[in-house]
Amino acid sequence: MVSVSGFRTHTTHVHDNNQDLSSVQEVSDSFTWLLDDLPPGDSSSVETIPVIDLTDPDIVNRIGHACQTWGVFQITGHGVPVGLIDRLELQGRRFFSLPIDQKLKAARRPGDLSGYGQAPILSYFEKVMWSEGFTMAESPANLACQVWPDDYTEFCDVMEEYKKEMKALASKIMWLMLSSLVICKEDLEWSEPTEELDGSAVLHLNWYPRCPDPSRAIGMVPHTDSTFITILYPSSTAGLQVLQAHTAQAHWVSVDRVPGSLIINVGDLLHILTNGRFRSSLHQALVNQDKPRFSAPFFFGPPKDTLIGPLIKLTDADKGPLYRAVKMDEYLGLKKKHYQNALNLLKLA
Ligand SMILES: O=C(O)CCC(=O)C(=O)O
Ligand SMILES: [Fe+2]
Repeated sequence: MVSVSGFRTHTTHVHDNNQDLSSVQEVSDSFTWLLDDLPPGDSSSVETIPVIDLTDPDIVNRIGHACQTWGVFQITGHGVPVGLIDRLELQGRRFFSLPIDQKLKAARRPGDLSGYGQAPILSYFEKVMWSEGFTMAESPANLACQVWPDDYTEFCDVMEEYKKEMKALASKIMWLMLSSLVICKEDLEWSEPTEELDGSAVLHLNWYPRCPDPSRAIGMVPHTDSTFITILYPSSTAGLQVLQAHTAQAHWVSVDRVPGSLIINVGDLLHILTNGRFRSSLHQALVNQDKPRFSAPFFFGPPKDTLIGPLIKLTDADKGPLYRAVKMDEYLGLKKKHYQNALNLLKLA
């Protein structure tokens, strides 16, 4: 397993970092990460993650192959209106460009998933990432009306519309992924055998302010996403890197986004559901010296109270299930406490 060294600790850190990063001139110690045992970055690599058109006649095989190798791929032909994506980015930028005191009116409260602040995974580390985020597990109206008492409906309307679009797309992609393993609707006991898969949906916005010294800071530490799949809108600014881990020499590959595409990541719960056939992908976000970066991941997972374990059809007679079943909330708790070791902790002997 790849780890971020020097900061491994079992204490949960409460960060009170309410600094306005856009005005910071120097990367202080609390932002300086030593990523010394990570595989080397590979900016000269000509490799790219798979690009798959959703209208490709061979879509099921192509998606299945991408999930079993990279665990991440770009999709084109997804049908999400460009205008909606533009409005999402516009509203996201509108939010993050507010003064810090105004954003803090929507601050994430202890124990909540929704709200403004640093990514929850950060509690594992002593250091702070060069980013801020806004998580929306349910309707953002309650939070947004604190920020813009007279003018929050436009923000909320766009977020709701985008989320609805993402949920339908996530369901479609999940079925394509599962079809490649000959899993059908009847095999998922927790979802109605309808077109739209039952599940939980969380929209998150990331903002990476310009950084005076990108070599010392990191926007988002290497991590795998926790739910079934993530649909990421990475915006046009570079920064996302994924670990190519399916060949002997693991290395980071910068994602060169095909205009208009969205990025799909396999998350840990899908890794468990497929008994390790699909691999959750390790990725990180770098920061830029000359411009800020926006990104918007949509996390799609199982219904809250559903136990997710390896599908019986995917457990081999000799090996059986590789992981014990877990509910999403329990898994998110494990991830917060054990970071990238969470998946290992569920491994059956
Ligand atoms: O900003 C990015 O490109 C990646 C963000 C990410 O991985 C996340 O929010 O989980
Ligand atoms: Fe992620």
